[in-house]
Formats: sequence, structure tokens, C-alpha cells
Amino acid sequence: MKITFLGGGNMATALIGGMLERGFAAAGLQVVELGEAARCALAQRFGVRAVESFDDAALACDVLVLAVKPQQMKAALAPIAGRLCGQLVISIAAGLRLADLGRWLGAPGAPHARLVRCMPNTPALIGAGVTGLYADPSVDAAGRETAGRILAAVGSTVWADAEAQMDAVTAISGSGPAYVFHFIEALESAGRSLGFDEAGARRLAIDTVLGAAKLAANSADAPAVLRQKVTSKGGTTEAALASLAAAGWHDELVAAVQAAEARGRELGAELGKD
Ligand SMILES: NC(=O)C1=CN([C@@H]2O[C@H](COP(=O)(O)OP(=O)(O)OC[C@H]3O[C@@H](n4cnc5c(N)ncnc54)[C@H](O)[C@@H]3O)[C@@H](O)[C@H]2O)C=CC1
Ligand SMILES: O=C(O)[C@@H]1CCC=N1
Repeated sequence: MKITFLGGGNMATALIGGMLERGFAAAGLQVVELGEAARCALAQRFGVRAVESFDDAALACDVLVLAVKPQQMKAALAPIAGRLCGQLVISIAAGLRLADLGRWLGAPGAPHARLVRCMPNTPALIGAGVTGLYADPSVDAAGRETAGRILAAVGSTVWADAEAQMDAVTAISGSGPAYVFHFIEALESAGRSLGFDEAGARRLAIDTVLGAAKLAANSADAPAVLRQKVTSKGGTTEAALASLAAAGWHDELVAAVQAAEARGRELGAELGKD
């Protein structure tokens, strides 16, 4: 299978690294990437073909993965508009809607339909990502299987039933690592304020999140039950959780994720206008 990536930045690099580990052949992968340094790095690290702009070889692929920033997408697709012949196209861009991508990729009056919209996240860099996927109804089972297999190279996958859910996926798991890093930063700050040096405070914070996430992933108990098991009556955890509840922490986080979801929809509408 021949797969071409449009954009060879962070996420494309993570995907390519994961795919090679899962047995995809480097000879089948190509990258169209504007930046010379990024092209050299991809070619040297992975042995894939990396070119500055689409040529016949880059276009002659079975799957095209769109991995440029949402704001870069329309201009990046312009050189190949109307030049695809039935390839499966997988977009990992936040916000961008299939209808707009199809219009930008197709010829006038003939939008490209064989599209899958995905949202991975940065733990993909270490093979621990989670990706939400939604396929245009025109994509057949083989196309869905191919998209699922590519994204499964960097972590777990969850299929969405409706395209609107992709903005929710973006808000929960796409942006989610940033919320967790922010939580780690806060726990580390607390450790510093209580007398630990940076290294000690960071170790305590990171390993707590790592251990708790592993326990949640491997336990039959729901997270709420696991939380209750840490919380002794009249103890230390209860004092901390009461302080968080008084600050409205839970509702604040829900509101933050809702803001991200709204921004995803807004981005899609803004960028899809033209
Ligand atoms: N960073 C994140 O946490 C996540 C990002 N995404 C999505 O992944 C996509 C890529 O994001 P990153 O890899 O973080 O961005 P990035 O900026 O690292 O990579 C984008 C690459 O595209 C290249 N590029 C731009 N215009 C081009 C063109 N016309 N032709 C060829 N190459 C071009 C740039 O030189 C750059 O190397 C975005 O659409 C983003 O929404 C999805 C999930 C998570
Ligand atoms: O912040 C963003 O827009 C992208 C999408 C998900 C993670 N980063």
C-alpha cells in the first residue's frame, strides 16, 4: 500500500514512526513537506521519500494523509484539487469538516468523497495515543479498516457515529494531554511549595498521574470508586477534595472542554467559509 502524507510535522512524524514499527514498509511511505529541515529529518530517520511539493509519485498513492495545520489546509490542497482518482483521504486536522475538505480536494462541482476525519493526540509520539475517527458514509469497510489500521499504529482507536462528535473528540482527547500536563504542573508547584526541589516534585507528580491512569485502565472499578478508595473519612484526601469542590474544579473542567469543543466547531465554520 502506498501512503503519502501532506505535512511532515509532529503528528505525521509520530504516525510514520508508529507505522514503521507496526510493519508498514518505508518504501511505501512518502511525505510532501515544505520545510527542508523537516524533509531531511524524515528521510534520514525513517528512510521515507520526502519532497517539497506534489509530483506524480507522491500523487500516485492509495491513501493520502492530511497532516498540515487547519489554517494551512486549503492552500496546501490547491495544487492537487481535482487531481485525485479515488484515493482514500484521511485528515487529522482539528475542526475541518469533511464537506469542506471534499470541496477543496475535488474538481468544481465534483467534491472528493472518500474521506475519513481523525483526531489523534500527542501521546501518539510514544505509541500511547488515542484517536477518534469518523468516515464519510461513502467509505467502504476496506477504507475504514485501512484508516483504523494506520491510526492504530500509534495507540487505541474509537469510531464516532456522527461527524459532529469529532469536535468533542478533539476537545476531550485531542487537547486532553494539555489538561493533564497542566494538572501535573500544578501538582509539581504544590510539591515545590511544600519543600521539594524541582526534580523531586516533578517525579512525585508525574508518577502519581502515570500510576493512577494505569490503575484506572486496569481496574474493574470506575474512576469514582477508585477515588473513594483513596479517600479516608476525616483524612487528607477528603480535605483536598473539599477544597477542589469549593473551587468548582469539576464544573470548571467540564466548561473548559466545552469551550474547546465550541472552538473546534467555530474553526470548522470559519475555515470552511471559502
Ligand atoms: N499537535 C496536536 O496535539 C495535534 C494536532 N492535530 C492536527 O494535526 C495537524 C498537524 O499538526 P502538527 O503536526 O502538530 O503541526 P506541525 O506544524 O508540526 O506540522 C505541519 C507541517 O506541515 C507543513 N506544511 C505546511 N504547509 C504545507 C504545504 N502547503 N505543503 C507541505 N507541507 C506543508 C509544515 O512545514 C509543518 O512541518 C493539524 O491539523 C492539527 O490540527 C491533531 C491531533 C493532535
Ligand atoms: O489545539 C489544537 O487546536 C490541536 C487540536 C488538538 C490538539 N491540538
